[in-house]
Formats: sequence, C-alpha cells, structure tokens
Amino acid sequence: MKMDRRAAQVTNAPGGPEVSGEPLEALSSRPVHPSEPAEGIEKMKLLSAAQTRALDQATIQAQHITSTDLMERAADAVTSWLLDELLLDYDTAIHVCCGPGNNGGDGLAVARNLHRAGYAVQLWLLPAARHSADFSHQQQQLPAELPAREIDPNKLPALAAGAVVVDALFGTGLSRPLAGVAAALVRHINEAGATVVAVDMPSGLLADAPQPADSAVVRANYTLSFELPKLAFLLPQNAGFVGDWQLLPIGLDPEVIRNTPVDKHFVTAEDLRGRLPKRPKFSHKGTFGHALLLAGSKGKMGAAVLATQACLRAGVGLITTRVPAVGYDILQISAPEAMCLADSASDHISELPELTPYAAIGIGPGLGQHDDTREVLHQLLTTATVPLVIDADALNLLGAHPELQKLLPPDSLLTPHPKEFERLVGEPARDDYHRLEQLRAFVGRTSCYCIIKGAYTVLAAPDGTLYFNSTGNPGMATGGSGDVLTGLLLALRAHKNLSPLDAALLGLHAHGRAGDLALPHTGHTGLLASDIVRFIGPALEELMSE
Ligand SMILES: NC(=O)C1=CN([C@@H]2O[C@H](COP(=O)(O)OP(=O)(O)OC[C@H]3O[C@@H](n4cnc5c(N)ncnc54)[C@H](O)[C@@H]3O)[C@@H](O)[C@H]2O)[C@@H](O)CC1
Ligand SMILES: [K+]
Repeated sequence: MKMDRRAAQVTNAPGGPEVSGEPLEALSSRPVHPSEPAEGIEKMKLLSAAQTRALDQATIQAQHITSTDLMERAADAVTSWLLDELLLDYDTAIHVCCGPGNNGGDGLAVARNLHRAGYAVQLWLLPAARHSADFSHQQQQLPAELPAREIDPNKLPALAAGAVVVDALFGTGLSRPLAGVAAALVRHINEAGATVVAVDMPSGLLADAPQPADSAVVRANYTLSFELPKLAFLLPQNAGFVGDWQLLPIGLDPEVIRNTPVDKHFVTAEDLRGRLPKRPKFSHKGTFGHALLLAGSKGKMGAAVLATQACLRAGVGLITTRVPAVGYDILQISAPEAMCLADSASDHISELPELTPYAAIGIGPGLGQHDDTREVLHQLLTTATVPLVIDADALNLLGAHPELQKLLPPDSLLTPHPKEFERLVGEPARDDYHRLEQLRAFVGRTSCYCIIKGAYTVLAAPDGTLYFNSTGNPGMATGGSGDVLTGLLLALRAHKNLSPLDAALLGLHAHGRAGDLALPHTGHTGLLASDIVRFIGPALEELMSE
C-alpha cells in the first residue's frame, strides 16, 4: 500500500474591536469589558457535542435535505480522503467497523462507496439492541456482495498490520466510556498495528469531556472530522488518540454556525489577516510605542536578549531593557538596537526604573526570584498604568506570593506554561479539561488575559472566552521559545492601535507561524529560539492590513 502522509484539507490547522486613537492610559486603566465581542473570530468555532447535533439538524432544515443526504456528503468526503490522501491500493485489506448510531451509518456508506469503487472491503457491525434510523437506512442500501458481519466477541476480526481500519464505531453520540464488546474491539484495533482512520472522532473519546484514564479509546493515525474541529482534538491528553486530524467540509450551514453562541474558538490565519495595522508612510518610532522589559539575572541573560530581540523584530518603536549590572555588556552587544538600563545590583534586578516613558511593560524572562526582585514586581503591580506582560519567574513569584495576584492590573497578559500555571493557581490540574476550568476561574478572578503554552496554546480573555492558537510545531518546544513570545507580545501591547485581545491573538499566531517559517531552514531538531526571532517579521506581515 502506498502511503502519503501529506497534510490534507485543513490540517491540524488553526480580535476584538479596535481602539484606534485611544490614549494608552485609557487602554490600561479602563475597566475590563467582560463582554468584549470576539468580532470576526468565528471561522472555527468549537461546538459542544449537543451544538454539533443541533447544527446538523439546522443544516438539514435550512437546506431542505434529509439526514441521509448529509450522511452521504460525510461518507463521500471520507471516501475521497481515503482515496486521494491515503492512496489506497486495490489489494489493501480495508476493515470498516460500524457502531449502532449515525457514526456507524457513515461507516456503512463509506464501505458501500469503497466496495463500488472496487476496493477490498470487509464490513463489521457491533452487536447492538437498537440502531439509529439512518444506520438502518444505510444497511438496506448495502449491495448483496458486501456482507455485513456482526462481531463475535469470542472471535474478533483478524486485522493484519498492513490493513486499513476505518473506525466508525462511535462519534459525537458517545455518552459514556466504552465497555463489553465495544471496548474489546477497540483494544483489539489498537493492538493490530493497522493504519487506523477514525470517522469524526476516535471511538471511545468524548467530544468535550474527559473519560476515565483506563477507558478504551481508539488510537487513530488519522481522524477525519466534519467542518469544525472538536475541543478534544486540541488537548495534549488526547494527542495519542486523535493522531493527525483533518477537517472535511460537508456544507454545514454557515449562517447557523455564525449564529451559534460559543465560548471557545480555534483561531486561524483567516480570522487574523488584516488585523495588524499597516505601518503608515509617515510613521515614526513613537507610533509603535516604547516598551520597557525587565529581564535577566546572572546566568540567564539569554532570556533577556531573546525577548528584547523578539520585541524589536515585532516592530516596537523603542525598547529599553532593564537588566542587572552583569548583563549590561551582553545586552548592548547582542541587541544594539535596544537601550539598556543597568540595575545597581550585579546579579539580579533590585530597582524599578521610572515608568513614565513607556507604553507597555514586560517582566519575567530570566528574572530569577530574588527577594529584591519580588519587591520590584510588587512596586510594578501597584504603580504601572500601562499594559503589562508577565512571564516566567515573574509568574513564579506570583505563585509563591499569591497576595501579589490581587494587585494585578486588569487586562494584564500572563504567559505561563502548564507548570508555571500550576504554581500560579497553587493546585495541579486533574486533566486538561480541569486546567481550562482553572484558567477561566483565574481570568475571572483577576480580570486579566492569560495563556497556557502548548501545542495549541490557549488564551483566555477576562470574560472566560477561550481562543486556541493554530500555528507552531514541536521544534518550538525548546529553551528560549517562551522568552521570544514575551518580547513579541510586549511589542504588540505597546502598539497604539491594538486592543488587548487582538495584540494577544496576533502575537500567539505570529509566534507559531514564525516557528513554522523557520522549519524548512532548521528542521524540528535544529530549531532554536533565535530562529523564531528571525521570522517574526514575515509572520506578522502576513497579518497586516492592505
Ligand atoms: N445527520 C447527522 O446528524 C450527521 C451525523 N453524522 C455522524 O453521526 C455521528 C453522531 O451520530 P449519533 O448521534 O447517532 O451518535 P454515535 O453514532 O456516535 O453513537 C450513538 C449510539 O451509540 C450508543 N452509545 C452511546 N454511548 C455508548 C457506549 N458507551 N456504549 C455503547 N453504546 C453507546 C447510543 O445509544 C447510540 O445508539 C457523528 O459523529 C457523525 O459521524 C455525520 O453523518 C454527519 C451528519
Ligand atoms: K469513530
């Protein structure tokens, strides 16, 4: 069998109102707007299982079609993908395993399509007391030469390693963990070493809730989902089940999607393109703000350098970086475009500089957690009147001294990775879903923006809306990558004409995209944080208005 692991269609792919002309002071001190609409961030809404069902029904009504018609579209899309992307051979053994509901109905229609096209299909049905109407309809459409065999729990189908298994056991209708024959079959599929293609969802995975750790869940190589991604695909704990996920369009009604209220979005380039104001011809360095960065300690000056360079590459007007005395030469040499303010202490930052000139302030990269530095953070939180970007050791200090969290100015942007987030909230998350609940509670409590870094970095706005980033690659899981993000976000928060939400979304997207642009030059293995810096400019230009 020929295998083509190219990305297909939308491949694992991935706002707010502008405050043009508003003085920065007003931006930072105005009350948080809990209902700030995510204007335009609507291309990829993350719907719950119930909303997905409602969308299917609404599409059927709006387009005057039957549910069978919609199922045929889904099955045609899956069949085309198998033929065009997986490049099936006629002699490849294809096992289509169907459950009792509409996911199984999809499987029956795919099996019929493949059989008609001349492929070697074997069709297996899970024993069940009841079947959905569309399943039964599809079963009646099967040609006589394509027998549907009920799975015998005592003799599960032989699945050769070179075979393709189409998993159409359960989709969004799964309401509880799998048990009995279904669980046994799923474990059998997982052990077979076959190429597993899940229809809509890997069977056993719940669409928007965790399942017990020991549940049987299909470990798919590919998951072919319809139109919109599912929250479950974006969470690290499910990566081993979902595999490479693809979205297949089936004509779900765009108007209904637009009108479906959601609190979670998957943010794509399409959502963000044009949101970064083009640099006007007569712009000067004041237009793009003067940023202050407090970063570095002895042995961690690289973090300060990378964040400074990233801030510059993200188009900040000016940057002043406050470093301990030991870092003065290092910073001046490695970032000559930046101004450098050396602290009187040699190895750590011990004094807060005068804040008046600055449009935004970043703190954290390589900072260390000296008591003096904690005091600097304390003073910053109580005196700053401009947007703050808070990262790394500044987050650890906030975790170690929770009383400081009460001082966080509204609309500050915090950028923890999962471990820093755990320290910040003082409690490990039970699972990825619980972490999202913790994140929402945190932004609700503090009226801040907070991200959690990862494969699909998630941003929570103060109103609890979640935005999953769609760019980036595993090569970026390397030292200094987070420092680069801080610098980039700092530049965008210093930008006069960007709302806090737009600045954060643009920054997250551009960071991942810069990593993706660097990849052909470095490979995953050789990707360094400084390579990300190099491509920030091109990544941001892609999002610039005409
Ligand atoms: N017309 C539509 O609504 C469309 C639906 N589509 C497909 O339909 C799927 C959803 O179909 P359904 O809502 O019928 O749901 P599923 O086919 O995912 O499963 C529902 C069936 O499984 C049973 N069930 C649930 N949890 C179980 C468990 N733990 N153990 C054993 N049985 C269990 C239910 O009682 C029901 O019979 C989607 O994932 C998608 O694949 C697509 O065909 C697109 C169009
Ligand atoms: K499935």
